[in-house]
Amino acid sequence: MRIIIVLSVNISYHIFIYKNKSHYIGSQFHGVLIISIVRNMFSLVELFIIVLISLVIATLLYFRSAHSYWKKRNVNYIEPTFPWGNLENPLFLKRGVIGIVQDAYKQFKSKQKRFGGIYFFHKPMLIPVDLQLIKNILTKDFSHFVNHGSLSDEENEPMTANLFNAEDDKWRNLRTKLTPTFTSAKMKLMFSMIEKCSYQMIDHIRFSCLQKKPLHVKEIVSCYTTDVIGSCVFGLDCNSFKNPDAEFRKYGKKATEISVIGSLRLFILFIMPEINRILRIRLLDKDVSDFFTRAFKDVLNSRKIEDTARKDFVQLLLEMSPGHVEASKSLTVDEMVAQAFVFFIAGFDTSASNLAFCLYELAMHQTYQDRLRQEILEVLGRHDQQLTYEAIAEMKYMDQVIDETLRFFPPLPFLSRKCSKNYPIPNSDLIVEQGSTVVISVLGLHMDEEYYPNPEVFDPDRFSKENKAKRSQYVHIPFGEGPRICIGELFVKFLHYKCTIGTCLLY
Ligand code: HEM
Repeated sequence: MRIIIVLSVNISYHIFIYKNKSHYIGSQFHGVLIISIVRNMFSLVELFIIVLISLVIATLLYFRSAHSYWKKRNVNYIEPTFPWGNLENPLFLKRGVIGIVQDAYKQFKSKQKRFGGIYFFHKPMLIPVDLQLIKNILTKDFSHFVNHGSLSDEENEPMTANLFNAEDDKWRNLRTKLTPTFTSAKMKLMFSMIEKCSYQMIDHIRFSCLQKKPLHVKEIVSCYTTDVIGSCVFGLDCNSFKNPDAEFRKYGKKATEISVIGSLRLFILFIMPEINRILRIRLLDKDVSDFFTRAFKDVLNSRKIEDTARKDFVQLLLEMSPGHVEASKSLTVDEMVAQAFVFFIAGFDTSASNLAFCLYELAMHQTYQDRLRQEILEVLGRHDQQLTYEAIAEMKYMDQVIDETLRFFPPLPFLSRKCSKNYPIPNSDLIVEQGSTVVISVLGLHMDEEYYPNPEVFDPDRFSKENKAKRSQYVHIPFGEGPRICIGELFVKFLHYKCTIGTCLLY
């Protein structure tokens, strides 16, 4: 941005010089510029046109230079256009960012490149294709790629000071503090809460069936997921089926919907992150962050007064408040609210849409559905017909169905990493520069014929023990990989999904 302004002022300066037929030297520039304006008595319209033309020329020159980044470094790239780069004009959008990143992955792979370059507007993005390189970025050389490259401003919006956005040491500290919250022992304690939500869902499905009402599966699993996360994270009994207009459901929807204004905010932040210091653009609507802050603080306060047997995330976070644990391991109330909010946001839409896809695929493939039901019945036969934590642990085919759904419909179809210190790519001349962004196409890997023959076919057998052993774990990364892997993976995959699919198929 600074360059654009300087360039446009410079161009204006040269236009003035040209009009005056004068020759001024740089040190006199500002004074001369003002004197020239006054002397020549430009009309405001003339001045406006000059500045506008200068700005357009400066912007064009800037983009031209920015769009030569990959060419200069001799990296294979996809030809960008002004001003979108390799994105598409949002008015005629045919493919979203996800498709663009996946197509780039495919294109570089078909040319047998280890990596390639694209542009989001003026910003260069590196797309790694080579599996070893992807592994290095996510795990081995993680110290170069610790951060997601957040657009948030914590001072302006404390709610965004969460684990996903946190960077460097702040992230390390937070991750160390929060990891014990997601152990299998802690997950086991949440089982009954999820089970209760799933029975509420079944009651709703039964009731609708009796009334011969059509069922909107996505809406049902969204209500159910709101209840699960509301219960496990915020300690609330939402029952969105009985109260579809409840505030929690309303604000949950609002927080995950991308409005036109929201897209515009993201666009401005992405193009000019520096501008946020002046404009203080919010990532979240104020009413949404106010609601979640109030909801969490209310529960926190009531928990401080009455003892509870619930071992939900609120309770686990509360046990990390100053006084309960040593200072280095404790969280402030604002930090707790921010984490609870990210658990909600990260878990809500991702799992709701993915669960809906899973049920859809089971409905479309009767044989897989029958096989899964058979497994559930056999396992329950060994567990007194009870869908217990231990019972779901034995459901291996269920794992295969879930893994294939996550391959087919990864809720986060690409991962991004911001390079925090120069990284020379082994066996190449390219140095990934500090501050630049790497985008890993999860969908590209999941749909890569080399790893998954006939990738467009839904087939849980790809995840049988034998088939899994033939592939690298880095070709199935719906939850990311390495130290920054999704902290909620166990919660979602083991508890939430298995419980839901189990109940849906049983009753
Ligand atoms: C199907 C459901 C979910 C999927 C597919 C998913 C996927 C992901 C992915 C791909 C990442 C980024 C990983 C990376 O950069 O390498 C991530 C991060 C994260 N996820 Fe999930 N997630 C899901 C559900 C959840 C749930 C239920 C929670 C919380 C209870 C959660 C909490 C987080 C957090 C806090 C992060 C940031 C971790 C960090 O930066 O250290 N996610 N998730």
